[in-house]
Amino acid sequence: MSQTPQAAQERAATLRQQLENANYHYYVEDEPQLTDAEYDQRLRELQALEAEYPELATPDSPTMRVGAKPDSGFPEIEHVVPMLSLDNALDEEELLAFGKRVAKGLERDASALVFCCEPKLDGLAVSLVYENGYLRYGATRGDGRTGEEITNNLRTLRSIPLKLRGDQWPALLEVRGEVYMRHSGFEALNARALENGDKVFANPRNAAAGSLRQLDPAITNQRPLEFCAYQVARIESDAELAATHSGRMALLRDWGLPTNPELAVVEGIDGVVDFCRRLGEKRESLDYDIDGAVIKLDALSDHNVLGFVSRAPRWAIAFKYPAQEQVTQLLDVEFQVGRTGKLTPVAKLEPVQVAGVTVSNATLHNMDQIARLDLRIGDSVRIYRAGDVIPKVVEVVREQRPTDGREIVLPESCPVCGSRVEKLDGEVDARCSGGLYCPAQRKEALKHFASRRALDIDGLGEKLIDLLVEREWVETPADLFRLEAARLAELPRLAEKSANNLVNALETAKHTTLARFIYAIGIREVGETTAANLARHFGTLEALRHAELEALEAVADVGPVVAHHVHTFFRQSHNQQTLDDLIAVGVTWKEEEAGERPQPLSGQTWVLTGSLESMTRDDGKARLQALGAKVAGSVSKKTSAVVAGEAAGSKLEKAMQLGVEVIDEATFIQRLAEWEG
Ligand SMILES: NC(=O)c1ccc[n+]([C@@H]2O[C@H](COP(=O)([O-])OP(=O)(O)OC[C@H]3O[C@@H](n4cnc5c(N)ncnc54)[C@H](O)[C@@H]3O)[C@@H](O)[C@H]2O)c1
Ligand SMILES: [Zn+2]
Repeated sequence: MSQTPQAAQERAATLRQQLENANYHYYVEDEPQLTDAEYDQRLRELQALEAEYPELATPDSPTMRVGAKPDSGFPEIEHVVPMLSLDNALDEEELLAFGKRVAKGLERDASALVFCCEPKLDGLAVSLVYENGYLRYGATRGDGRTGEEITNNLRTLRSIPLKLRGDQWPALLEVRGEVYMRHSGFEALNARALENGDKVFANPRNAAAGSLRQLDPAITNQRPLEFCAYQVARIESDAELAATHSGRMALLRDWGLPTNPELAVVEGIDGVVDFCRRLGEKRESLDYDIDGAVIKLDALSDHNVLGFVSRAPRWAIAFKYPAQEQVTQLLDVEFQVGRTGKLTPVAKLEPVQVAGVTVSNATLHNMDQIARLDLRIGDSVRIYRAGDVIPKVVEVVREQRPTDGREIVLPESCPVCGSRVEKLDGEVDARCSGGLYCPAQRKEALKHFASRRALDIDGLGEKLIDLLVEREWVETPADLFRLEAARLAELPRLAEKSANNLVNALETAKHTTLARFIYAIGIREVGETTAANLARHFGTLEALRHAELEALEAVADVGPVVAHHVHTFFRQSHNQQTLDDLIAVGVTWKEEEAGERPQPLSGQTWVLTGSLESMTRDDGKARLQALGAKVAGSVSKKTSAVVAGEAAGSKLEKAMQLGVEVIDEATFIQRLAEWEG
């Protein structure tokens, strides 16, 4: 180092201030402002400066301390044994240096040392204290000496036993471990947040930290948090206890405290290097984030010999893997149109390596998320990518904002079909209004068109529709009626007989009712009931096609939103064209509607939550509406029943709290079948 003491002093002061700041945002706000790599680099630079100029080292330097003093509204608690950090090794060379260091300290041969290796979970550290087998309290690390007492929140984690298993407990046990969130839980939590128009979490660590440090334990209870033990900090027992770290981990497991299944005991530093390589290869396939491997000398007697430096033990080290967050530039935003017409903004990025994979796209979820991030094209953005998680834009690096950043605007027309894009107030998603006309929505639209409650085309299943669209034999629903049996018979798995049957079924389906036809053309939010009401009200398609907004709003059950959707649909010339084509190929109906169907659910309000396997949520909604039920978006005391699909979240909990009837998908299907006759 060639700096003068003066320059070194100034640099050290700058680094300290940056690190203090970063600590505050990372530990207190759960909103990091630097990447971990940037943070680590600054910390190392400061360490190097302080090593070169020892007079610069101050007792309050970030190199001497861990974390940040909490300021969160939780009671403070002093740690009897401080919760330290870990030194880290950024490559194999540094691992070997660690091996040499401990061998020297212990005056032993490096190849004879035994190490216990485990993944370094990327969550947040907590300490649990058990007295006579019962959980007495739990706390965060805080600044290592003082943490936050968060016992009530920790009690909500199913993986933390409130009472230890068995009966051979120690009189006192203090165990350290990591609270973390699995990728699956993280994605489900974000999906729920998106559905409710809430903030999405940047990465599982932030989600875990933000969830655990909630002042209301009821919120923590709804978050998919898990605990994994990694260290015994204090133990008092009459029984003979294991003399190795791995032995103590086994004891913890016996007492019902989860430890990591990847934990392994290896011999020599070569064994360590091997473990780190293998775990690194496995990292992508794990369902949780790890930022490294933690290597500890296995014999506890060695820990006592080596002891601690100011902020970390000498008998352990963290081997770091490539960061899962990187900064890159946002080149553009494109909008993808999903099968249901939903527009999803996708960030086009300057390609960047993130944890071993090149990333050039990341999801931005929706326009609200773009607004929350305050994102502009040209910005430097921090992105997160891990295993099976879709890469995400975490935040904008404000200091690097260019002066000519471009605003991101929702396109007015669908990038696929050119139809108008609609985003209604209060809705999070923007959608293409093209429906039947939009190629992105073609398959779904055709499936809906052919479905039992629409034109009921017998023998035209989902697979066949996929095939017809992929071969470009069918673009619009009118094309269906132009299919010839001879040509259909060319399709794999479609025998001549079935081809003939399908053509006959299409012929039969041409004769329908106006209500079915209106339902079939797939106007947004026009379910069976609304379609039937529209048909009854207007009597003819001509009248409906030209109806003004006020006239539409006069129809039973049609509010301003649905009226708007119907109006928009019929104002687009390509939709008019589709209707004309259908009529031209011979689709007809009796103008006079037959009597009403029975409506066993009239007066009831239902809520659908979670995802259904056998139908889309819209279908479920349409079928309920056809039976006379109202379908609401949120649960209240007035709710008659809630259908809970896979990964149902807050609505399900609300229903249970209010004592509203909850049925699963199987029961739902069974009841629908009964009611529909
Ligand atoms: N981005 C930022 O602004 C910012 C700010 C502060 C800290 N950080 C990050 O945090 C790190 C420093 O934080 P730190 O002091 O918590 O150190 P650390 O995260 O490098 O190591 C200590 C922590 O490792 C965890 N851990 C996971 N598995 C473990 C195991 N098997 N055994 C022991 N510990 C295990 C514990 O939570 C423990 O507190 C930095 O490397 C940096 O990446 C980032
Ligand atoms: Zn479209």
